[in-house]
Amino acid sequence: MSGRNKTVTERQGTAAERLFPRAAATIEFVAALGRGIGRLFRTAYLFRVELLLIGCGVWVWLRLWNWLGSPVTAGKVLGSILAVLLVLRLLYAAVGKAAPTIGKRADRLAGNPFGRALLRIAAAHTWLVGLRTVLRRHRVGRVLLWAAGMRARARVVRQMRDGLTGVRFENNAGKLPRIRKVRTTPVGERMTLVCKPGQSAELLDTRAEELRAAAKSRDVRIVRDPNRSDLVTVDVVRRDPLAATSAIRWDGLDHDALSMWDPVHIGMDENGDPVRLSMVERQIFLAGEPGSGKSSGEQVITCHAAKSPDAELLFIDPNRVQFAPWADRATAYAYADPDDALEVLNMVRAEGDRRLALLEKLPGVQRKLTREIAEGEGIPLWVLFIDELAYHTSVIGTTNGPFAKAARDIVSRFRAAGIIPVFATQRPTSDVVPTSLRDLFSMRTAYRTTTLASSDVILGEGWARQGYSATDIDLANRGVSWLLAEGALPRRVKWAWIDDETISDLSMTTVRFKPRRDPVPTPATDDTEQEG
Ligand SMILES: Nc1ncnc2c1ncn2[C@@H]1O[C@H](COP(=O)(O)OP(=O)(O)OP(=O)(O)O)[C@@H](O)[C@H]1O
Repeated sequence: MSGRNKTVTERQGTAAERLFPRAAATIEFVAALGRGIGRLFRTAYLFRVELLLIGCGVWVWLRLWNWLGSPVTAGKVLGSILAVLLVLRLLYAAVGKAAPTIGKRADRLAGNPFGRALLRIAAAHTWLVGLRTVLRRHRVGRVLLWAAGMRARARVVRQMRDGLTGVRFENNAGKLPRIRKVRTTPVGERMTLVCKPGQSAELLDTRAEELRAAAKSRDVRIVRDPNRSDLVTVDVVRRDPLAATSAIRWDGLDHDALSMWDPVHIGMDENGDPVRLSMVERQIFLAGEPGSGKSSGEQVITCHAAKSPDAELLFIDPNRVQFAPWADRATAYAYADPDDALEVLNMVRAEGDRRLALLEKLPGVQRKLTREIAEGEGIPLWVLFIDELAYHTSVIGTTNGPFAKAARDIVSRFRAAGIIPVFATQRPTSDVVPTSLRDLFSMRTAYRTTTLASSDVILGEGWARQGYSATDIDLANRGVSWLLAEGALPRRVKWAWIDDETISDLSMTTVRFKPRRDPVPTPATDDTEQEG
């Protein structure tokens, strides 16, 4: 009964409403009108880009009407122009998807006129993709790209709002995170969200899959700002710009000689920019499934080192085939024999100790080998390549064996002594590669892996969940990897490709760059291995 009475009391309204019913009704009407107009404006604001485009269309139609004298003819002309633009847009998208397949069948397609036309269209598409990279480098170009991305940005804002509403992400006050900034990126769009009290990047991360579906995208990557925990970067990934790229040319080929003290050109990132890594005082770990491109990546670093008169190369190559051409350029070379491999590591340790002792004796405080000291004292940088690290740490050795211990010692102690470790393996789990060794690498690169866990094992815990997973690397697109080096976020990189002929050629022509010093005994010098 009391509930019923209460309802009746509510319907009677406030005292003011009872006293001035007409005024109250007018106020209510104005408030409802205001709310309606507000909602209309908010919706119109969300669709502002589309409304602007419709406005432009109407303006063009009016101009055409004026010019042609008939509204119907003007409509037909405008409709035809829009239809052509739409067909071109669809063609662009379709060719983008088919480009890798067309590229692979180029030889067969070149044989007939239809195939040749297809190849020409694919070439035009590649040119247009390249044009975006060129435009990005100039201010006017950036403005054009910004204008071209307006509709996509407006759409992603709506999608994200719908997605957040759909998963009931409002806090207790009914507020969604504020979308502070949206910009177009080579892979899609990047938004910055400001969390309201009760919300966090971690909470948002649990909804990543729903948001990915709401944005109709390949993926979303959610990362908390390291300085302000309420700021969240959401990368909406719609395309893979590296998918359609053909082999990347290594620009070290343009130089007669290089220096290991200078950054190594390793390939191209998603923005189409060259990626250069400084290897001095660093260590790099390459891992991924068989055939994903690790050895080819190592070859890029090898070629740079080989063309550097200030670098010596040392190899441990259980496969016997990957680095065999470099045997003459190398200071030391070991194949699968565990004693030979250990001897190379011990040689590196002895050299590292010698250098540290030398640094200690130099005047002043010398914390590391610098370019000046190296040039003054005639000390070359040593680049130590170990391919298939797991062979020595799990197949014929153990993760606690002398090889693993020596490798760990080199990575941890000789950074300042000008020793650069470049290690590669297929699957760096703790039973194969000791975690104490893996965690020491300042640069890691994850080629394609089959599981999220393997991807995390290479890059570090949690990256795969945030969308940086090596499982989403296309199987057919070899040489692509996630690189965690400078910067807070991993970068998707396609490594440069150096063909076997060039490698064979460089392995002979660069022998002249081998630093002249007292010959160091090479462990693997028996006749059988020299022949291999
Ligand atoms: N950067 C690249 N660009 C184009 N193709 C590449 C690239 N890297 C690798 N490939 C292709 O992938 C093939 C396998 O590469 P690679 O031998 O380097 O793989 P891997 O990961 O070292 O394999 P494994 O673990 O079996 O040694 C190469 O022969 C080449 O055809």
